[in-house]
Amino acid sequence: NESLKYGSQYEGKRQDEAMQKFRENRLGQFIHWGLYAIPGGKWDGKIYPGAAEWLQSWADVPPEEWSKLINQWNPDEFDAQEWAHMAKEAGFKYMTVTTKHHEGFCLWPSEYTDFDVASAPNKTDIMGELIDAYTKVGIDVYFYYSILDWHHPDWRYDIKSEEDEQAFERYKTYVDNQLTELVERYPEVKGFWFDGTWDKSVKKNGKWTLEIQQMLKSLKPGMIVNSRLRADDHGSRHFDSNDKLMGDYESGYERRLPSFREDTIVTTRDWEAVMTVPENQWGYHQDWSVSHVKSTNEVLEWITHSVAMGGNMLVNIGPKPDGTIRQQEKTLMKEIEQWMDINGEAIYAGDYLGWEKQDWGYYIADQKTNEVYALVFNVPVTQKITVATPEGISIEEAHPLKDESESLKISEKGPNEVFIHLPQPMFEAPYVIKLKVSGKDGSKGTYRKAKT
Ligand SMILES: COc1ccc([C@@H]2N[C@@H](C)[C@@H](O)[C@H]2O)cc1
Repeated sequence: NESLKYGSQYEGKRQDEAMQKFRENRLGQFIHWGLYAIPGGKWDGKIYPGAAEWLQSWADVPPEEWSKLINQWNPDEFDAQEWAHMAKEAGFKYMTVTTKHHEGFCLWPSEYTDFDVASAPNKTDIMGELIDAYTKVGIDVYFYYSILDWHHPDWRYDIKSEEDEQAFERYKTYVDNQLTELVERYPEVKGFWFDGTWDKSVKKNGKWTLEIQQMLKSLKPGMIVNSRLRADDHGSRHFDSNDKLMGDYESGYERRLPSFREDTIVTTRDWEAVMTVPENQWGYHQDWSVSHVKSTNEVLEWITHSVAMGGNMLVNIGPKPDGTIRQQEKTLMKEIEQWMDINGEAIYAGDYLGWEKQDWGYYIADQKTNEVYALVFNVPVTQKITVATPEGISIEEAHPLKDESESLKISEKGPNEVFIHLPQPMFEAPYVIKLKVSGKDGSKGTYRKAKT
């Protein structure tokens, strides 16, 4: 281990109350909102299938042209209480919202720029309305903030000249000022979700990323900061050059999940996955037919998988430019609510159990009560799930959460193995599907992976 000045600040999981609350929340709502919602993935009459909040990049729109969208920012249907109520009913315990995405538009009246809501036709302080409404219903609020900024003249992708150096110094001051402003204006904020930190300019400023972390914690003790903010002395990100996690939790799982086979290391630290409902749309896109849209059961499996590996999950919505939520997202939140009303006790404060992973689904252990839950997603044709317990541990009873007065039959399978019999037949026999495979190795190529 080499000694680092700007590397990891501590090892293991933070045990203070604020972090314990983050860990118990488990299920959160991600909100991506900004000027990009106005074009909604369409520019000059052309639909771009890529992520809608990146349209400025896909359609190669010059910043000064993109900035004119500010004149159309008029979310006159926006109702923070309605959003907060829907989120509360759905069972989200925390919420993370974009204060400023890569486009640079600020959803609060900032003293440090006029590229903000204060300079738009509708001057509503979106951050203020949201943090008040969500805090009032007991949902913790976190702020997403993009360090990368396509609008600000002093942003640099790399530092290659004295001019770059001076510009980036100004940019660092701009960011420090805005972050201070956000905490001072909205003191209930619980933490920051930084994005847009993969470029060389940030990697060469590991010291600054540590200073941001320290500044936020001095402004508000207990503040929580994600690993994606951080670069160390040598530009190593998320994990320092000694492979130690930086920040308070790992935030590398964007539209992907750790594997139970290869990645159980994640169970030794705090981490959070973030997920889109379409394959890759964070901001509002007017045409969701451009990709697969996850069903509610797929979203519930993402949530379960994350908690079963000791992590949190943020499920994203991309509100419309008028401030309303699209029907598919309202339906999804309603269906999550219906499932969480019955099964939320298995998710909240849930954690990794460590028993042998079974194909039928996931185990979750409650961090506080030590109750054990089996969450079945893949019903075996045998109609029985196998539970293999560690030496000396046996299963006494099995009660479905949707009716705990019911007892499921348990039968011996072998040493430290039982069958739990499932109530209704799903498949009577193995269900065989014939596949026709194309391409040299049969792969169709993968969607862009996110830079994290
Ligand atoms: C291609 O690499 C990226 C990098 C960042 C993103 C942003 N991170 C997500 C949380 C969204 O904000 C997305 O725009 C997406 C793709």
